[in-house]
Amino acid sequence: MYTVKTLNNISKMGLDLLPSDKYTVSENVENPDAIIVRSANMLDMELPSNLKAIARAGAGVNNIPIDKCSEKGIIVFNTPGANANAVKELVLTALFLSSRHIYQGMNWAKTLIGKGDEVGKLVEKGKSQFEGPEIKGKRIGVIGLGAVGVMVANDALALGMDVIGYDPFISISSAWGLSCNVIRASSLDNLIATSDYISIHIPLSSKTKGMFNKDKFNIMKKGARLINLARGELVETCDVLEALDKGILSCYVTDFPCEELLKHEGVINIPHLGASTPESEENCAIMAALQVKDFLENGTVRNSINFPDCELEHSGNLRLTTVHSNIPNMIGQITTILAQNKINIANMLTHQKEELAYSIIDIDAALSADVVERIKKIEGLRMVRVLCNP
Ligand SMILES: NC(=O)c1ccc[n+]([C@@H]2O[C@H](COP(=O)([O-])OP(=O)(O)OC[C@H]3O[C@@H](n4cnc5c(N)ncnc54)[C@H](O)[C@@H]3O)[C@@H](O)[C@H]2O)c1
Ligand SMILES: O=C(O)[C@H](O)COP(=O)(O)O
Repeated sequence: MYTVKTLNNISKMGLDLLPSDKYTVSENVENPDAIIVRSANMLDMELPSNLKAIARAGAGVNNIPIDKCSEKGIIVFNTPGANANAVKELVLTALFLSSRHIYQGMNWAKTLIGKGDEVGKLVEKGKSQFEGPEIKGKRIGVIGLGAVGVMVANDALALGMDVIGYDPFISISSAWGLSCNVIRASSLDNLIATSDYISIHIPLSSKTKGMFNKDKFNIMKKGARLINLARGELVETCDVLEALDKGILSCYVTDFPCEELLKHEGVINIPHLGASTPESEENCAIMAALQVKDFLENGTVRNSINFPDCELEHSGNLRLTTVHSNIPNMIGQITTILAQNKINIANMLTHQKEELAYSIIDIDAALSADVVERIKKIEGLRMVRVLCNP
């Protein structure tokens, strides 16, 4: 029996994929084998002693202590692309909101309640204050061309915009999906200096925190509009407010409000709704649950942040999975212990990612607790599991 703790509301469509004869799934599980989480902050959480896997039902993993997990041999998954369409649709909404003063105009229209027959006349008289430009023919700079950025760039082209993109780490699959009409920015500053609209789609990390600061605002086109549905901390709050006050920026749309941003007229604050559609909540939960299930039951790794992808067809009757430091002689020591105990290896696979390696070893014999204990004691070994092959 496996236990899975949920730290946020996770769509039932996903959790139902963990059958009740094999899984206890609840927000109240004490020492779970796995955690499924959305945006709950786990950074200061004490990691349960039984924990083997954390699945982020979503994209951003800045709420998860990745390094601490890697040290303990705990896998961290996310669900790449599962909520990208929802975010893209909100970015397109943000583009129009930032341009056409729709939301300010709607608020103003409400002030006409009580004016009776005069409303129509007052609307025609007052509407000119909410005039705003069309996006067609304007340039949008898309920073980060991953699952969301590629969709935003392609759809902005379809809306008649001139699109420039920046992503020094673009993946092959994103490059395949990106329209060849997207201009490749020679640098981030070149994108920022030439765009009328800028949309940010990069992860928050120690390298990207505060990336949008005074220096960047100072090179922007006067009156540019900035859309940030990625993470609040990518943009320095005091600098964005100053850029709005100086008229460098004419609008800032964010999915991550804070007290200071809420008070400023030039900011459109959305309450973190990027992924809040039934479709993406289901997609993310399904992907997270299936990844956790396949890892707990078969040792398969797909879409992990800290582990290498690893998948092996079953052979033999038992499966040993090991997480260990990516240093010489780890596999040698493990297989030596197996050989000393006359255990034959039916098949095996080992893959590495940065400082960590993961191995799946299928064996033909029984494994005594003593052998497992000896393997666990190898220096650099972070996690050992024994699974029954189907
Ligand atoms: N508001 C929401 O509800 C919501 C929903 C989904 C994602 N997000 C945020 O958006 C981010 C992007 O989501 P995604 O699904 O497209 O992720 P992704 O991993 O598919 O894409 C991220 C892209 O950013 C690029 N990148 C990384 N560092 C960069 C840098 N310094 N400069 C330029 N490009 C850089 C990567 O190469 C990658 O292509 C997530 O990390 C998350 O923080 C927010
Ligand atoms: O990174 C993400 O996937 C988004 O920020 C969505 O967060 P949520 O799952 O809490 O809505």
